[in-house]
Amino acid sequence: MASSSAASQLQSRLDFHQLSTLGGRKLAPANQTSQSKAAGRSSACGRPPNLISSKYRPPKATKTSSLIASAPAQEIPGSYGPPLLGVWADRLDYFVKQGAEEFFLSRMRRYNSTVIRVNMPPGPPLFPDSKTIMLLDQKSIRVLFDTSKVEKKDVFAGTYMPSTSFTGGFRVLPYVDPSEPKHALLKGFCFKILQSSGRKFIPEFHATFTEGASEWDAQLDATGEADFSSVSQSFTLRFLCRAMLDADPIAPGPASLGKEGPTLIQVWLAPQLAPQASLGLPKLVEAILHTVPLPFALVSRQYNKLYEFFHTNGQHLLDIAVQEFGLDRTEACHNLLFFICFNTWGGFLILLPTIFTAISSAGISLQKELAEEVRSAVGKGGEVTMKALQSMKLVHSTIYEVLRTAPPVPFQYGRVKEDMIVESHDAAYKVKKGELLGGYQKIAMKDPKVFEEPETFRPRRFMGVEGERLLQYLTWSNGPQTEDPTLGNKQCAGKDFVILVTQMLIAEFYLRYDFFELAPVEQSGGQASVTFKVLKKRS
Ligand code: HEM
Repeated sequence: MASSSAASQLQSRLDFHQLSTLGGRKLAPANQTSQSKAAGRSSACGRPPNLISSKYRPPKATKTSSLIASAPAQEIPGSYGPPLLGVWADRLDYFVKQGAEEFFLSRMRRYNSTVIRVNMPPGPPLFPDSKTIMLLDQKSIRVLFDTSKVEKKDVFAGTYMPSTSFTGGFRVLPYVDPSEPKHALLKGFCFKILQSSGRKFIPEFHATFTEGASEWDAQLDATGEADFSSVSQSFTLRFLCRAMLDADPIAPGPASLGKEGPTLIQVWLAPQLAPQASLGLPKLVEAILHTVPLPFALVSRQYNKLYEFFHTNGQHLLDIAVQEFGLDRTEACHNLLFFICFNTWGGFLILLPTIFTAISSAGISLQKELAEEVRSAVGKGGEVTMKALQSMKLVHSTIYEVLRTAPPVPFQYGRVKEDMIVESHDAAYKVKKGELLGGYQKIAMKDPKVFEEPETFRPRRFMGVEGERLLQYLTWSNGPQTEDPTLGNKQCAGKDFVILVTQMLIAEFYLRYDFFELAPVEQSGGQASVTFKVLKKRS
């Protein structure tokens, strides 16, 4: 059992901050906290925010923090409704009648508040917890990042926790609260995996991307279309395994996954996420499906195959887990699999098509500018280097804007540790020990009191001094972009790695191609399937 001082020793031994050279930018700490800054002014630029573009119009006058603090704390508006019926009505609205975004926006308008009570899916009868206080602005959502105020135990997937049979009988890191000694050990192990494979990221990404791009070219020659999604899913997995495990999942050999890897992972992910995520099924089926936990037995073959691959090829990392972190070897292997397959590959499964869709929708001029920036950054050498990546300001800003407008993991949850007050921009609310708080990043990161024209995709939003200042409100990683994941918080361990990989993808892409056009997006299983209609090789 590690003490908190052991945890801080671990932190300094790991020197995770070396990883900040991977692509994250450090900013000087702000004099004020981000909360008080957001509260004390009317917009990001000191001008009244442009509310016309916002789907939610906040109350006209924004109170200052001191006014909010001196006013009596209010009850939170909204209702859970009568037992079972209230849950069912909210579930119908969420999955069938309104969809997630309008579900929240309509209630924000009805109650004139960005903090509201709702039933979140899945809910009873088989999932006991549905009562949630949703935080839908940039000020209130920040309480979720403060682990002195909220407990993050077993809330990674949502208001429910999937059976531990999906993870070998262990509660893997994302379900563990920092107050549990295991958290620092497992997160330290995760940091170590990233750190020890850091030098392989650029060359392995180049190699696997190049193989994937050759496949796009061949598909385009043969059929006139190229499948972005399945090719990128395959080269992302190969990149991760080659960089972190020194093993190619498709190479023949013991425990090889062949070409099945992406399918095995998706089949294993689906029942864990099904209770809360839309699966792209007929809407009424969806509303009913989200009442029943799906058993691990449905996907045990797929998981066992993945486990065999990680167990066979991850021995050098498992040695580190045992020797440096005192972890149980089997538990470490289930965590290793989870980091690479769920956290990383699963995150990119959503993020990479979203980036290409956003760039394509922004028009050809953005593509030209990105290509110019990439090519001038790599210079005559023509190779992607860390230095070149760091100088690509428009690439950075475009990625940040995608993460703001379409965060791949839109929900975060936490349970209130002690009775306290949660402040929005306009009011203070009482919350009680044990209540469940939820954040919906898709709305909180479009807060019109922080972001101008919040609904508009502006690739240059995060450039320049003002853009850098806004990074404190970019919270897709369960924390501000200006802060770092640590052994003591619950911020995404791969925050900087995510930015690095997406930068490498855009850079490699525009070194090989001039521009692309996408075919109309198809939804499959709730997941966008993206296809290139045009892929113009670099002239
Ligand atoms: C697009 C990619 C990714 C997205 C959108 C993403 C997002 C997130 C978010 C929102 C959380 C917090 C969840 C919560 O506590 O409610 C989280 C946690 C976590 N992420 Fe990521 N992540 C991504 C990639 C990665 C990568 C590359 C790794 C590296 C191994 C990683 C490892 C983790 C871990 C270990 C946690 C739990 C942290 C802790 O328990 O302290 N993630 N991620």
